[in-house]
Amino acid sequence: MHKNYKVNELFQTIQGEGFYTGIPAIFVRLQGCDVGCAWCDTKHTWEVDPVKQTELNQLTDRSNESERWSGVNAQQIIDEIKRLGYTANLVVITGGEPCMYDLRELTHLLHEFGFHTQIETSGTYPVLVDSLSWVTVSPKINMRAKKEVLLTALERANEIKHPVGTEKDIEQLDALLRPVKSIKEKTICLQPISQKAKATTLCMKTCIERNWRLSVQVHKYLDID
Ligand SMILES: C[S@@+](CC[C@H](N)C(=O)[O-])C[C@H]1O[C@@H](n2cnc3c(N)ncnc32)[C@H](O)[C@@H]1O
Ligand SMILES: Nc1nc2[nH]cc(C(=O)O)c2c(=O)[nH]1
Ligand code: SF4
Ligand SMILES: [Mg+2]
Repeated sequence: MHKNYKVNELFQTIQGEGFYTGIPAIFVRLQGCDVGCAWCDTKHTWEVDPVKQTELNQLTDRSNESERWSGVNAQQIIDEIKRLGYTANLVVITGGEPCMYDLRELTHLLHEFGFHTQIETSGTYPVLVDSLSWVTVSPKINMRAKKEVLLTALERANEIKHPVGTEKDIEQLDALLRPVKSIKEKTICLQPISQKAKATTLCMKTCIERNWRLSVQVHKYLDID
């Protein structure tokens, strides 16, 4: 198998966001993102610096965020999960932007080993995943993203989780959702950008009006990974 995935970190925690909030989860964070959200909370994953390459077993010490990454294949990720003795049933593949990678091999293998998988993606790249994966699209309106790519990702999404700072973000979401045919089948979450009271109040108010779901990044309140 090719060493086709660049892993930034591998850790076990509680899913703090969206539909699976509260569920034990193993996080596979992949290195690389060129979307450039100003408020991104994982900026250390943006660059793939060849000098920062390391071994996979060096990435599980989470004392501080780092730009280090390890090039591995799907089987090596499973082997490392087993070596670490992780017990969670859900594997969340995030980043960086995980859909810069073809995730079919990794998600397929994880399913063969009995895991459930969730992908956290911006919708900026084609979503190449196993049909059983739960796909969470957190849409980013970006010059680089082709409209059809984002629309296809939104149709595939099981969940749409929108980061919200101001009213404008809600208006932008409404415009994005308008052409999505399968919208009634999806969970829609509003996620305040950080823990600012203003953003959280706006999200709560809009969720109540629309019967959407609030996602407050529980791990940040608990100060856990
Ligand atoms: C770090 S991103 C990685 C996955 C992918 N690049 C994406 O944007 O969906 C994971 C999730 O965190 C959200 N996020 C990033 N920074 C945030 C912040 N400061 N406040 C709230 N949500 C944030 C993103 O919108 C996304 O839903
Ligand atoms: N606990 C926890 N839950 C999360 N849900 C999505 C995360 C992410 O960074 O993609 C994340 C994360 O970094 N930690
Ligand atoms: S797409 Fe995701 S990882 Fe990339 S900058 Fe935006 S929030 Fe951060
Ligand atoms: Mg995070």
